[in-house]
Amino acid sequence: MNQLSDFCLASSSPRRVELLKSIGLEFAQLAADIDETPRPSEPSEEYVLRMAIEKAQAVLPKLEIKMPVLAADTSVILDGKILGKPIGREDAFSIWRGLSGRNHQVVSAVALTDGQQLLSQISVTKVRFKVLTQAEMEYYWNTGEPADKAGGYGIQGLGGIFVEHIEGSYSGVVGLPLFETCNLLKEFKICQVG
Ligand SMILES: Cc1cn([C@H]2C[C@H](O)[C@@H](COP(=O)(O)OP(=O)(O)OP(=O)(O)O)O2)c(=O)[nH]c1=O
Repeated sequence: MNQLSDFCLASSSPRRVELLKSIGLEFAQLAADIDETPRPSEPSEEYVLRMAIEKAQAVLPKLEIKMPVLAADTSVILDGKILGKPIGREDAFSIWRGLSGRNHQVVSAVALTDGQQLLSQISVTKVRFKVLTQAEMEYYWNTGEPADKAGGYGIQGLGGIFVEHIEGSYSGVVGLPLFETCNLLKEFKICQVG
């Protein structure tokens, strides 16, 4: 644990680490291990927000050196249904058949807490996919890229060629909406930009 860090990122996601580093922030990192099962009929935005908050709250008591904890969660939402990471090949293909040629939403939430104050924000981005062919799905699955990503794709990688259009936050789709994240960090006087 870095004593000079201003905050801790409660995440195992290399994408979140890269995005935070890209805006020049230094931070410690400790992954959160929580139950990510949605509650019955839980609205998608409530679920994503709850996940981000629970990740931050789970890591806070585990820190040897006390500092604020930042966490995030990202889900792909199609027709109100929460799509997480594919559990295998068949699941990925079924997700992609649903996304093919249509709009879906990517909901990302960020939460920041020091145990006394808890701040959170949500980012919703509309994404339109091209019509996917069976050959594209086969090829994409075999790259290994889809496995650990919500909705089974990475806009920042090969999955980007399936994306016709987005309306919202690119960083939010990748997993950490930078505008909202910086807003929270500014409240804690951590992000001094702007
Ligand atoms: C839609 C999309 C998701 N993703 C990734 C971001 C997240 O890492 C992942 C969604 O899963 P999350 O459960 O939000 O995060 P995680 O398990 O990867 O990491 P942690 O909980 O430890 O912070 O999907 C992309 O990388 N690109 C994309 O285009």
